[in-house]
Amino acid sequence: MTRVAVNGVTGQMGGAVIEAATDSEVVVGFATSDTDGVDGVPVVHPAEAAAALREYDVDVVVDFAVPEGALTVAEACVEVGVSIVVGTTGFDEDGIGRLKDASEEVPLLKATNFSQGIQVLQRLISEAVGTLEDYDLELMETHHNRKVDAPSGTASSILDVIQEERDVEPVYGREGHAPREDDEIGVFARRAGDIRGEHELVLAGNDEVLSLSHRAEDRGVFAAGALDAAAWLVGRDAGWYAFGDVVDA
Ligand SMILES: NC(=O)c1ccc[n+]([C@@H]2O[C@H](COP(=O)([O-])OP(=O)(O)OC[C@H]3O[C@@H](n4cnc5c(N)ncnc54)[C@H](O)[C@@H]3O)[C@@H](O)[C@H]2O)c1
Ligand SMILES: O=C(O)C1=N[C@H](C(=O)O)CCC1
Repeated sequence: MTRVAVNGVTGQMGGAVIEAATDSEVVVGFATSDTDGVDGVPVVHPAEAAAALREYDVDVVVDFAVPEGALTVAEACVEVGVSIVVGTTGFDEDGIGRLKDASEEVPLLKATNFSQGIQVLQRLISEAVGTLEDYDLELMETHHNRKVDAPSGTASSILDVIQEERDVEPVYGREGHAPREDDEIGVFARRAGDIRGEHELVLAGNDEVLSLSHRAEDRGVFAAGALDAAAWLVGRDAGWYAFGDVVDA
């Protein structure tokens, strides 16, 4: 059974991973919270992650924390030689670079969204944007009112997919006198309630509108995908991997 450490274990996603871990065993968690355990899982401060990875004989870390916390634990994974699945979003370019450096030493799989539906949505978006070349594009994401980064990592990944097909200039909201330029894509982030995650791309032109959307109904979908990725990653060569590699396996 795969031995898993969860980074961000006291958070919303940490709890979802613990709940979803039926074919894996969560043996330890990392968090800055002032607690020594959650749901029977011992909690260790990230500064002590390397020692804990050794003590609990961890095979792989599943990370859903904050960027700086993910980087701290990734460095511990490099020190000990442990694989890591990175689900945290909101990294800056420097942070991505540090993760790339870690992936030269250990297997690292990063995904902004571990739902299979978003993987398919991104492939549909690539086809639609490549085909409907002159249609206006507008992107909206909606998440719970505790989300601290915007737009969502998923929305940023969708923008990356679109940029592969068309050179677009993101406009993050509009106000005042704001006529739409042809190469724009409006990007809007809504925060409300406990909405788990909704993404919609609108393609409008030629007297028609195409809407491609996805809605996550439970954090368990992300937790299950991350655990599948973790089991798939263990034992592979050091490198940078994507969730699409798991979905297509
Ligand atoms: N990739 C995906 O499929 C996916 C899905 C859901 C959420 N997320 C991302 O996961 C992250 C966490 O989301 P959440 O809703 O669980 O947030 P949360 O705020 O509920 O939990 C964050 C956790 O990180 C911990 N933490 C804070 N600082 C830390 C540090 N320095 N080191 C280690 N842990 C630290 C907190 O104690 C808490 O346990 C966010 O970046 C979110 O965007 C990704
Ligand atoms: O709940 C969150 O926070 C989520 N974050 C990821 C993102 O930023 O895209 C995935 C969806 C849920």
